[in-house]
Amino acid sequence: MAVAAENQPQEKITTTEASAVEKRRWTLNDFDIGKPLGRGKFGHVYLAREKRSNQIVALKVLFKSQLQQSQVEHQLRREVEIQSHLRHSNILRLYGYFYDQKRIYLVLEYAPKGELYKELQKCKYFSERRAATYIASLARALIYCHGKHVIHRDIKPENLLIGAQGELKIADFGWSVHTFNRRRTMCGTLDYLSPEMVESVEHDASVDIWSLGVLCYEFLYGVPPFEAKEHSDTYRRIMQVDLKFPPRPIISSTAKDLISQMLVKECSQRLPLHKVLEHPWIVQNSEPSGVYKS
Ligand SMILES: Nc1ncnc2c1ncn2[C@@H]1O[C@H](COP(=O)(O)OP(=O)(O)OP(=O)(O)O)[C@@H](O)[C@H]1O
Repeated sequence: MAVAAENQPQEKITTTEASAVEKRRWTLNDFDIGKPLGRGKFGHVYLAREKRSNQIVALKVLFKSQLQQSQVEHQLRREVEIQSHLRHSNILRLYGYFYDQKRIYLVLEYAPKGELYKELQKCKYFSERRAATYIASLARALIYCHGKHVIHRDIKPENLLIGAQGELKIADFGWSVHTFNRRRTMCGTLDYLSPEMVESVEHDASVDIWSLGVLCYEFLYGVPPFEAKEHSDTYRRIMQVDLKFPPRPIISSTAKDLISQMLVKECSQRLPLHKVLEHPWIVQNSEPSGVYKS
């Protein structure tokens, strides 16, 4: 796709599914544009309807000039390639993309219930039932990703949307990688970085287990576990795995046990995701339907 300039070579997407998406060759005329859903760093997101199918989608409009300025064309290309190949009920679908001279348009699944972090802000923290349901859904989605050699690397509340039934959707694959190798890059947001990513040493899919542990803590306590005023303190707390459980809200010891088993410095010792699903806290608290209904 021509993310940078029109004359740049196009990267080939190889699978049959992707070529089916490409064959559609949408243009803006194929969509009725509705209300704005929000804005991000590089553009706006609108509710839209694909005219032929009548399907409601979210259309993300990105300005090439801004992407170029911030040198994130590569990141976007990777995000599009990875996300368009994933099919899981807890992963936001990317149906395809098109572009004109100035903009790139991403055709995304619409998540009617909006952003998870807003829900978390509203509630301050989630009940154990709600948190366990979300963590189980995310564990399943990550097992699926890892099975396809995709590491997300940036799991956090801001990257999660809520679907029509209340199901979680991983929405942002900007930092994800498709890999058979261990990686060395520094990426992700500070609070959710694992010790090996803070140190920029090699890392693998178990970075997502660490982030799931951070997320579980934040769902239950309303703040991430290694939060500090200064970045340097957050780094230090991550490196030391300085994990403390405040007395309030009162959280079950099984929940704390699961968090402690995910937030382990040695990445090979973190609880594997299929074991997360078998953990007593998940088994006892998560909704079997995988959907939390308030
Ligand atoms: N598929 C979607 N369904 C419903 N709302 C969406 C969807 N995608 C984005 N939004 C809304 O639009 C807002 C902007 O989304 P966008 O992905 O551009 O930016 P962001 O991820 O919030 O920020 P950044 O640009 O830093 O990545 C989101 O915060 C969300 O409220």
